[in-house]
Amino acid sequence: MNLSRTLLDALHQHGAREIFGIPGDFVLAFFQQVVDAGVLPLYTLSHEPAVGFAADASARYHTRLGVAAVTYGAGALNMVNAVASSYAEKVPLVVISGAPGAGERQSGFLLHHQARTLDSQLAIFREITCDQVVLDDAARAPADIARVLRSCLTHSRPVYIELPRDMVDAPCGPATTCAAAHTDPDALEACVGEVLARLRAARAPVLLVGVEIRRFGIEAKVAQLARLLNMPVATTFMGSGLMAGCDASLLGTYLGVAGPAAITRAVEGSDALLMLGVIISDTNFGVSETAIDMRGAILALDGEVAIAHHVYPRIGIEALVDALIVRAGPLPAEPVAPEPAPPCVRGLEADGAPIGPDDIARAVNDAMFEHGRMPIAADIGDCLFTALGMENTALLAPGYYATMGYGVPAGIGLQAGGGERPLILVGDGAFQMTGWELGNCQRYGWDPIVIVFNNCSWEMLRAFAPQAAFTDLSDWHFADMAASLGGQGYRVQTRRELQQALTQALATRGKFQLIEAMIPRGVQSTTLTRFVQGVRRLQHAAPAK
Ligand SMILES: Cc1ncc(Cc2csc(CCOP(=O)(O)OP(=O)(O)O)c2C)c(N)n1
Ligand SMILES: [Mg+2]
Repeated sequence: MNLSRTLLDALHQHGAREIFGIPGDFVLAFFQQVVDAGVLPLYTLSHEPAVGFAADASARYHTRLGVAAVTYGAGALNMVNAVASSYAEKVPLVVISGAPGAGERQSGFLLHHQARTLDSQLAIFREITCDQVVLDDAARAPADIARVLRSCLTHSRPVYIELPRDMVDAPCGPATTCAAAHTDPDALEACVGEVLARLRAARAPVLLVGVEIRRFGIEAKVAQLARLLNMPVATTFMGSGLMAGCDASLLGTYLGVAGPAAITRAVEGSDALLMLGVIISDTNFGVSETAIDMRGAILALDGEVAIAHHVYPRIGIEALVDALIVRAGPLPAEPVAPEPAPPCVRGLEADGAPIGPDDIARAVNDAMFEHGRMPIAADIGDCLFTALGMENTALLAPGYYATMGYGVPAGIGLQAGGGERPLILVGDGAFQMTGWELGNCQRYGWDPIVIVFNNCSWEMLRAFAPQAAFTDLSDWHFADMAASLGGQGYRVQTRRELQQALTQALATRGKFQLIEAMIPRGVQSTTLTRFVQGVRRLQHAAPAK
């Protein structure tokens, strides 16, 4: 048994099921160990940001560890933005970076790929991971690996493992595991008692759910709790797509002034808002019509439960939900049951009219109604706002950290990890960043359907700065390039052509399908328009500094 095998066995024991990566000389020997061991399949991509996004997406979708393996310096530092996104969005991503061996560290040379010092990379990754280890001692390695992987799962945040290349084949003991943190039963009992008392005394209790209920695999349990309490449920912007397929009275996605008024009234008017796994971010609450009354709010996040102005520490969200389920019963309050969110609009007018983002939502909803739901990976741009008008299905998107470049690698990561065929939504600007990763599909047989919102513009920025001519982009004719990348391309100008291309793409398996939807510059989705109006309104309403 060597250290690489110990690490691979530990990754598998903790739930990882694949590795995404790009090799370099500092990690070549480890990549060979991965291939020889056959414990986890290795998928190589073309640019390290995509490696991080793909591993992130597999972790989100499959609710398990995602693994990204890269070389030291140029590789790992190329992936910083993707790892920062995983940190912000609470994704259990394991970063494995090759590194110089002990001998070369003493060589007296500045080593290639070195930034300031040989430890600069570790220092940088300390800022965007919740735990770190340098595997330079084989005797400690099994315990160190177990500690770091346990941290990754407990906190649902990235961790950093630096693997010096002279340690890859070092004799090493078998992988071990660390026990999960213990929850104090008395503290849990007290916390549950207070939560239920507040919900029972409330006039309008509402359940708002966020990303942690996915990260800890408790969506079905939360749906069960909502039924037991007879509470209406809304998702946050980041949590859109959560509880898809669960049996719960889902109001829809809370978007403040940018979303359906009934949901906004229910969430902002609640005197007992139970927030499970909700990140208190500007994208989730930045467009609130009225400030949410936090004195009545209950927030379970990051391993603690905050109630009004006091906190119960070390109470994991799953332990809380399990204990609530045991003691929950129908609440006395008549749940505020606003009219449910408007159903996702279907019925595309398949005519000769030009295409707008809302037409793409209709076309997708029609397709999902006919062919069944598909998981969606969305990039940042109007495509994400458009996705909010689509069927409630699994939606992967960095809605809070909001980095571009996520969509295509995320769809690849979702399918590589064993997911169904994904639908990828991406703008032309974001496609210019990482869309070329589609060229890797042919090697592995991945066949996502990709809709490129080609408005020849950084339109989301134009929405906030209409006079900014620098948001103009040229027309790259992406569909023409699909075949050379191993896929099939369709360039569509009208709603009829869009529907025909989507029908054809759905019927074609075995290679990626790229639908380049030409959207007139300046035409935005209803949701983005409302979001921008809401932000502007709130900015004007905000008291002058
Ligand atoms: C890595 C990174 N760099 C810049 C930016 C800033 C930005 C946010 S939205 C946007 C324009 C997106 O254009 P695209 O054509 O993809 O989509 P659409 O708006 O529908 O036309 C930019 C440049 C972000 N978020 N991430
Ligand atoms: Mg664009």
